[in-house]
Amino acid sequence: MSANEEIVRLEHVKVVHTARTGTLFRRDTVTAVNDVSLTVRRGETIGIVGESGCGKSTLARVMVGLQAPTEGSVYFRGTDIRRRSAAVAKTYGKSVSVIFQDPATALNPRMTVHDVLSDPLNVHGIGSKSQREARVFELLNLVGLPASAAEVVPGQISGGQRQRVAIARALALEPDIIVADEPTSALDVSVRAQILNLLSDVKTRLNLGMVFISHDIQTVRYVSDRILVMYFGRIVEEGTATEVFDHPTDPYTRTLLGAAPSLLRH
Ligand SMILES: Nc1ncnc2c1ncn2[C@@H]1O[C@H](COP(=O)(O)OP(=O)(O)OP(=O)(O)O)[C@@H](O)[C@H]1O
Repeated sequence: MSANEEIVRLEHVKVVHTARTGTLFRRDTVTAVNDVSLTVRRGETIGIVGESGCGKSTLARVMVGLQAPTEGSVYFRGTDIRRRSAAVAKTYGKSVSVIFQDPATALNPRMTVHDVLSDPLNVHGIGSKSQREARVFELLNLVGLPASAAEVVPGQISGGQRQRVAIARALALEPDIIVADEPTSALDVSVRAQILNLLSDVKTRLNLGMVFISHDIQTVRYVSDRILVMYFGRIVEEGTATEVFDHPTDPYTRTLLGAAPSLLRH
């Protein structure tokens, strides 16, 4: 499997939502994503940055197959996912994993960490029972949690530890890429850098592709090889961290840079 193998490609994706403010009689629409094209490859971290409401989460949902585009196409390993077979759909689900902002709501509060991690293995029928057991502890080790963490429920551990569990779950099926939507925003300032370092570390060790989404351009710079700046649903700037930071071409990028909060601030 080559380092820069294409996993997911979006071409001219547009997503129009029916606005939450609309009534039965007035159906307002919001264009959350507008003509976005991008390619996610193994071994590369793409950072997507933009202010709240610019369409980042909608774009993330398209990439992981939770949201169908209104227009445009999504390709998984070169196959248009609208034409995928059941087998391709299953592989897509395994290959593209997601981490959400708030581990408190992303994890079932009644399941032990052990069950959270073994659930995807059971659902996908991976390995024998003893292999699945071993995999649970391998995953805990991968994200820096002790084996004893398997016995607790999410409410018994800290926010940072819960996000480690969410990362372990995202890694359970050996994905090719991880889409991380604001993975540090709900965490205490003191643990944000640890979680960023963990994500960078697993990405390098496992040669994953990563899509890192944040409203904080400094956080995005910290982890990304390539940065895409999103504004009102469109990608207005794209380049390496150096290009975007040293030679921003779009006025909005300059505004973001001017207002850039630090990594460790709210
Ligand atoms: N399911 C939905 N129904 C209606 N409108 C939606 C829906 N999801 C998102 N929107 C709207 O689409 C726009 C983009 O939202 P989205 O959540 O994708 O942006 P975002 O950049 O991730 O913002 P945030 O960080 O606040 O979640 C917003 O105007 C939002 O209100």
